[in-house]
Amino acid sequence: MIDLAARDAADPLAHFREQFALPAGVIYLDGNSLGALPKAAPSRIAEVVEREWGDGLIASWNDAEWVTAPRRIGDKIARLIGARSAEVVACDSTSVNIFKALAAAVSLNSGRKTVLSETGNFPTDLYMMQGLDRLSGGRIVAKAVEPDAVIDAIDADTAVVLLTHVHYKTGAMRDMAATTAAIHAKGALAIWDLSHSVGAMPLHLTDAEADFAVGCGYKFLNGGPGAPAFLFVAGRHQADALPALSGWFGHSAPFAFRDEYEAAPGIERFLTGTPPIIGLAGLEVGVDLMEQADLSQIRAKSLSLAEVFEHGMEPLVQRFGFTAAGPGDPAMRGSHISYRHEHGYAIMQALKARGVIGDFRDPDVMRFGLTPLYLSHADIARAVAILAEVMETGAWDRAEYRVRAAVT
Ligand SMILES: Cc1ncc(COP(=O)(O)O)c(C=O)c1O
Ligand SMILES: Nc1c(O)cccc1C(=O)C[C@H](N)C(=O)O
Repeated sequence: MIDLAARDAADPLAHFREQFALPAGVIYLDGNSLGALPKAAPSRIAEVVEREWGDGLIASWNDAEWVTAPRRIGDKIARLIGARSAEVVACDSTSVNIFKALAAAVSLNSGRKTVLSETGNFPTDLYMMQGLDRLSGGRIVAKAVEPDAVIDAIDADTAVVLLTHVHYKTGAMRDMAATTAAIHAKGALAIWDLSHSVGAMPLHLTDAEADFAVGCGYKFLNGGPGAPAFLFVAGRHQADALPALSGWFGHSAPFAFRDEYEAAPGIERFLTGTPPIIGLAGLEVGVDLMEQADLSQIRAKSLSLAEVFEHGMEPLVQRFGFTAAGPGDPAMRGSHISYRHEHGYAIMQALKARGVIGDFRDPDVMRFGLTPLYLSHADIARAVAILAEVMETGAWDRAEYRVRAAVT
């Protein structure tokens, strides 16, 4: 028996729960898709809108330090991912940043033409590779192989390998340092998609000698729906990596308004257009909150929550036909836990109707995000108890729970 009360009483992160506005009666297990609302966000966003925009008008680009926000927030994110100052900017979407990183990496490794990833990666990663392939008229070739075959598939033509650190469906986590070393040993560069890792565990990009990385602002960073993403470019590459999306905010002197593009000297060259200030304000609240937490404690609690979840699932797995979708060893997973079930979609709708919010990924994966800042061990045990009840009563088996929503 796991002593839930003892674990919650000893939880050094328990006080963070108070910093989030979560609806009563909800157990929110989808923070790996859209993080919860920090209580400080509405007033900060209102301040940006009413005072900085309303009163300050255009002067706020200087006076309220809007113009430096991508770099300022980037530096804070750098501390969360084990990178250095001036290696990260908060900007654009993860999808756009993937494109920027791919194009820059290929230009750095220009004797080679393949961009390689794994089948089943998050679709936007693969789609961005395919778009670059089309745009280049085949000069750059997008290729995806089975996850276990990636390293073997790197050959003398492979310019860059794009991998997701924690898999969005299964939660499977790659060894960043060992994988980067293997990629480098074969002469390719490594881009890491940290969307499901940042804010969920300590990360060490510098130590791992990663070349590029991207990640979402709206998942474990709690930056709000559509929050700007981030882009990491290792300092050693910045001078030689020319941005393909050479927008004016990445110019060395944007307000000189010259006809000719000249890239800014550092990480700022990876900015494109005008920063979305309201979105960045929400992101900064989430990042500031995350900076107050110890990432080792976050990881330890995530593993502890996963243990409670798996322990609760043990009697349900065989009886109701669930199978674990991710690695059996929790150390090899990120901060969500997934199970396959042929009626997974309907079961998830039944859970949502009872206040347990997870999500579903085709064809049969039920995902449960374990966010250490606002979940307790008791929450997890309660969620599994509700799942048990839904299965025992057959309450999931209703026509309305089979109707697919636009966003699952
Ligand atoms: C691994 C991964 N990469 C990228 C994205 C997408 O990024 P965006 O839609 O913000 O561009 C997501 C989630 O949507 C994701 O899970
Ligand atoms: N970005 C999302 C959205 O706009 C709507 C719904 C979900 C998302 C997601 O982030 C999905 C997420 N990346 C996933 O892992 O499935």
